[in-house]
Parts: sequence; C-alpha cells; structure tokens
Amino acid sequence: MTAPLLVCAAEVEGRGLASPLYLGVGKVAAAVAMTRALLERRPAWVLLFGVCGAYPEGHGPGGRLDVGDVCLVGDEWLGDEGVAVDDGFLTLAQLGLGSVGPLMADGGRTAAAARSLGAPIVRGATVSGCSGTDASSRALAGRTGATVETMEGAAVAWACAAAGVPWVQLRCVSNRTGQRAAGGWDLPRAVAGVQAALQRLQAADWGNE
Ligand SMILES: O=C(O)c1cccc(C(=O)CC[C@H]2O[C@@H](n3cnc4c(=O)[nH]cnc43)[C@H](O)[C@@H]2O)c1
Repeated sequence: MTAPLLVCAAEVEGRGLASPLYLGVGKVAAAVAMTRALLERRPAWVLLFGVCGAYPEGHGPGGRLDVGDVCLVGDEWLGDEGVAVDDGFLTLAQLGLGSVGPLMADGGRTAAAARSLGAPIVRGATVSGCSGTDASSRALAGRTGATVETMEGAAVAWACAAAGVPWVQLRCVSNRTGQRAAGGWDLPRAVAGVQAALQRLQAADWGNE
C-alpha cells in the first residue's frame, strides 16, 4: 500500500487538507520544488491537484469543460515554449531545441480515478503567460489540442519523468480561458470541487493498490 505524495501549487488549493506539499505557482517554482521533493522524500508516486482554466467551445479541438467540472489530465504539453512569429508560433520542437510533449500520466491510476469519479481524462497545456485574451486562448488551444490550461502540470510531469516516478493530475475548472471578464471565475467552487474529488478518491482507497 503506497500513498502518493500530494502536491498543489497554491495554499488556497490545499487549505484544510492534511499537509499537502505546496510547490508555488508557475513552471519554475513547481519544477524546483517538485525536484527537491522527489530527491528528499523518494515518493512512490505523485498526485498533483488544483484548479485550472478550460478552453471554451470553438477555441481548439479539445473537449469542453465548464466551471466546477473535475477532470484527470492524461497528457501534458508545454504550451508556450518557443517563439511567437508573425504567422503563428514555432515550438521548441519545431525549432529542434527540445520536446514540448507529450508527458504522459500514470495511465492505470488515471483511468481508475476517472472511473471512480465519473470524470473525463483530458489533455493539459502548461503556460507561463495565461490565456487572458480570446486570441491567445485560441492560439494555445489550437496548437496544443488541450482541453485545460495550468501553470504547473508539465513542470511536475517533467520532474517526475526525470526521476522515474509516476504522476497523476486531478483538476477542477475555476475559469474559462480567453477574455477575462467572460471567464466566469469561481475559485471557491473549484477548490471545493477538487478537494471533494480528492477526498472521494482517498475514501475509496484509490491508487493504493
Ligand atoms: O487573473 C487572471 O486573469 C488569471 C488568469 C489565469 C490564471 C490566473 C491565476 O491566478 C492562476 C493561478 C493558479 O491556477 C491555475 N489556473 C487557473 N486558471 C488558469 C488558467 O486559465 N490558465 C492557467 N492556469 C490557471 C494555475 O495552475 C495556477 O496555479 C489568473
């Protein structure tokens, strides 16, 4: 029986839970804190949880989630590593400078969690600059095919992959990406949603098989 190392970005996401590790917000903070924890704590596996943005209908080929919806992230992509050019975006991979994905979650545990919660498994894009305009949201969703956007997913996935440690990512939608005023932000609802999902999984002893 192996419990995961529970990690999240911001204190608001983990408040009230039994001692999750706070990584900090963004790729750099998350990668550094995750790497340190992997080296010091040697977890058998990692469960990243938190809130996320969802790309609206029509912004890209990914699925459509609403504020308050819970999901599992099956594959992660670095969404904004590259060069913005006049007619689009050249990724690090297209430039021959490195991989931007996919970074694959633990398939078995992710599928079991999705079944247990009745939640979808979706693609995640990880960004440094969030999609706060419709143009940036369409560009990110279009080129990644992601359904949800976060600021830490791929960083945690990359650190875990480098250490050979499986990871699972549980998210609840706090907002739609794109024009901020139309984002429908509801952080309390998303925090309550992801914490409730986490507690349902823990009660079912999920992942400890
Ligand atoms: O104020 C804004 O317009 C704004 C837009 C996007 C994100 C934020 C955050 O404060 C994000 C903090 C936190 O939440 C995750 N998150 C939530 N929604 C999004 C999103 O639309 N795009 C990327 N990340 C998002 C993220 O993982 C951070 O940890 C504020």
